[in-house]
Amino acid sequence: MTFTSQGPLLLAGAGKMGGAILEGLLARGLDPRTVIVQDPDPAPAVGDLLADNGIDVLPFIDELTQPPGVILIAVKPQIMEAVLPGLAKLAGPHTLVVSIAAGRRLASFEKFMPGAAVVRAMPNTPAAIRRGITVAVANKRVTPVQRAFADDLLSAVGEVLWVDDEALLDPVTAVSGSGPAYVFLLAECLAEAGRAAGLDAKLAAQLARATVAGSGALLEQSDLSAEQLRKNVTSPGGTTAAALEVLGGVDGLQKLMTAAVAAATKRGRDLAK
Ligand SMILES: NC(=O)C1=CN([C@@H]2O[C@H](COP(=O)(O)OP(=O)(O)OC[C@H]3O[C@@H](n4cnc5c(N)ncnc54)[C@H](O)[C@@H]3O)[C@@H](O)[C@H]2O)C=CC1
Ligand SMILES: O=C(O)[C@@H]1CCC=N1
Repeated sequence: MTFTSQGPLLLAGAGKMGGAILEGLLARGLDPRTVIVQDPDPAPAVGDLLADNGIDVLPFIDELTQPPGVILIAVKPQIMEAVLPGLAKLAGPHTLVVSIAAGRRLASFEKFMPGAAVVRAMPNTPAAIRRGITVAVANKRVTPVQRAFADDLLSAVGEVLWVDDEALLDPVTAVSGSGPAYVFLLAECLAEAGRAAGLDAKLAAQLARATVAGSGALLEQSDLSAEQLRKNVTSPGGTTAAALEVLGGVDGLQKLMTAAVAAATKRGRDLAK
């Protein structure tokens, strides 16, 4: 990937996600001299990454000698209106805008940057170990070359899928964007349940962590469906069946998860307003 030939990469928002993507890009060989970062208060871990790579961070950038090849927008959706006018001034006619903000529509970027090529993407936090999954959608201004470029950029932190219908990004956000939190909550609850059942807290946490991680790895590496893997654990009349009955089986957890994903989808739609 050669950001230099198209102008530098301007990262707006060096927090958890912006930092993870930048780290993935640097690990893949991006020249740090082609990176510019705007953030008034970068996450401490990202600050270290930037310092180690000699990348300056500015709280606000009002001028650049060369328009960025890409502006990667990784600020919270709630402050987007405050940030976009400044970024719009820095963009050139060939600048590609890539936003990872939840709920922020392509149209809201087009409003501040009329005529700009914009990609809206939804990654997730396993990006921090380059095991994320991102779903992206492009506006009509994005050329095939720019789309391939965005794909290359986002794939620095994991798999990238593209959709044509932007409306899908809200349920995508609810499933894979927010999804790691549901899995971590499961690990937390499992650990606490183990403690309540008599294990010491450290052992319970270790067992829950290894079980969630090992099950995830098995799910990834196996050819079997999640349903079949679940059935393989569940001996008729055994311990797992007793637990699943309390969870309400597929019906109980399914109802709860469907409601949770619907709430996250709705929140994504509300953030667009
Ligand atoms: N955390 C997650 O799981 C995911 C987050 N996202 C999206 O990524 C975006 C960033 O989220 P996080 O990294 O979690 O948040 P974060 O709070 O870790 O990072 C946001 C960063 O923006 C910086 N910032 C504030 N004002 C700024 C300004 N005027 N100019 C430049 N930077 C500014 C903050 O100092 C902070 O470092 C959000 O839009 C979120 O919807 C997308 C997928 C997953
Ligand atoms: O909770 C949020 O709004 C962000 C978007 C997806 C994950 N975190």
